[in-house]
Amino acid sequence: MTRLASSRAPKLNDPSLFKTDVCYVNGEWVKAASGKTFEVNDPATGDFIGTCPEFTGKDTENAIAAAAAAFPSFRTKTGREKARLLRKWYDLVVENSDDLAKLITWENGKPFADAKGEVAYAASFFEWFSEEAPRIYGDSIPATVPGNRVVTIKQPVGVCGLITPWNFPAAMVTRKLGPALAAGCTVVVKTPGETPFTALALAELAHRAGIPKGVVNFVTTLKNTPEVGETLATHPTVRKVSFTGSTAVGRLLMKQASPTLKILSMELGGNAPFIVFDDADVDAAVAGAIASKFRSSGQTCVCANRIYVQKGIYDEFAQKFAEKVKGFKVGNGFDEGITHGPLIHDRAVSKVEAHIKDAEKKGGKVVVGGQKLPDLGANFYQPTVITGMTKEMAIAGEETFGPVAGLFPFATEQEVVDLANSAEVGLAGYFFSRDLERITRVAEALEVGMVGINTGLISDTASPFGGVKQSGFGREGSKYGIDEYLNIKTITWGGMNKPLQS
Ligand SMILES: NC(=O)c1ccc[n+]([C@@H]2O[C@H](COP(=O)([O-])OP(=O)(O)OC[C@H]3O[C@@H](n4cnc5c(N)ncnc54)[C@H](O)[C@@H]3O)[C@@H](O)[C@H]2O)c1
Ligand SMILES: O=CCCC(=O)O
Repeated sequence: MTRLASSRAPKLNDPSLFKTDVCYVNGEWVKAASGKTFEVNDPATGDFIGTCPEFTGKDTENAIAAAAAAFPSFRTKTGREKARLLRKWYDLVVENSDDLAKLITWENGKPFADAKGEVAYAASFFEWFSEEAPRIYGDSIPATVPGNRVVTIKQPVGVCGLITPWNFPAAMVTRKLGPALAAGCTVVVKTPGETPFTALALAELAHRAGIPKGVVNFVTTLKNTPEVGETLATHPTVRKVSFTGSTAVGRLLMKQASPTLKILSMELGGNAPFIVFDDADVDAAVAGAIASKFRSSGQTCVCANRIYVQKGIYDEFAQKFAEKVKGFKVGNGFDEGITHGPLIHDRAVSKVEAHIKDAEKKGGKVVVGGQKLPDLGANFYQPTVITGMTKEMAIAGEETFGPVAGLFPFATEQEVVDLANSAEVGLAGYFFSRDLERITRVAEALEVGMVGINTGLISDTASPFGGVKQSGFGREGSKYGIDEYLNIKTITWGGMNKPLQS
């Protein structure tokens, strides 16, 4: 039976960007060999959006074969040629930004203005790496062996498997695709089952941009996710896997990839400390904490998860922070004035509830929120503020990935740095202070890949993005991002010390 999308389905300026029942392999729109599909639903309403092919490992092997067949030719493209292709793709993403943002809000739930922001962010990775593509330089190295001459060149690693999460349906894909293509790699992208349609629209734009067939392939799956993931992580043709998602899945992929010794990039979970010292500008710290904690309803890997406030300003900060949260407008991301949308699914809501219950049981006080919003829909939850947090509570040790702000009091710099560093993960960390010496000490002491000082927003195409500890390894964006897709080859010439011929 054909199911129709709900009456709240957004009207696209270009409806052909909405691809249902098909994936993009070898330059063509194809179905799963089995003909099976899975349903995607709007997290705000629960309404049906559309269906996507339920790819298997075997279907994925076809995509890998297409990428492998395209590689010998694509790797020989000049930097300038690859730059033009990425630039064209960038232009098309910008031209179609309204439609892409509608797809993001529809399948992810974030407010339309945030979705527009995500599209601009996503496009910027194509622009940035179109500029990096012609600038892949090697070195000329003074050899220690007499008569030898040594140079290095950088070459694309080969076929890459790219696995991305639902929280940024466009930007997490382009942050990998931009550098991969700039380097000359060919790819198979496995999009998340929750948000495949934005990525498929990007595939359509790749086609229109003239990206050669087989260079980018997009596969979708929900039920077969472990099988498709394993195929990408174990297939001998795939030379690299770049993964963004949870630490648990990152660990599994790493294990699966070890027999074939694949190159890996792992952008994994966070549990960001956000520290406000007594000497901070409290209003600025409140604004920074709001921006960091509640971006995408708390569903970003760099969201503040543990907000540590020094005792001298704790009450003032808590009161001002709570006031701001009370001003949020939660609702359907397509509605006017909405500041925060739904969570992605019921499992996310359950985790939020469990973290709040745990904090309350251990003495925390919910001062704002703390309830589901069933009138809005099953996945809506009130933005929540809890005071009196302690290190025994679940939020201290695990990212909530939802709109819950726990405020932990602390006394000293040493104490808070120890608390911040007690996490197994280390992606982002933030602090607010006006003491220059403290700023240097604390920035250097935090065990994270990214530090925000007097700001709650650190994401920027130009800045290296990535973590340490169990937040993974590798850097995306920036001048370093392309290195993840390049091998250095050393070329040594011998016998170059003969005298000039007379
Ligand atoms: N460090 C970063 O840059 C970054 C960015 C966004 C999200 N994240 C992290 O991602 C997590 C939230 O995203 P999520 O819930 O989608 O994570 P997830 O690990 O469940 O899913 C991420 C991707 O992996 C796929 N996947 C799931 N199980 C798999 C398996 N067995 N084999 C192969 N692939 C599999 C999913 O379909 C999705 O495409 C959070 O921990 C968040 O911090 C990290
Ligand atoms: O969720 C993680 C990525 C978001 C970002 O790039 O800021």
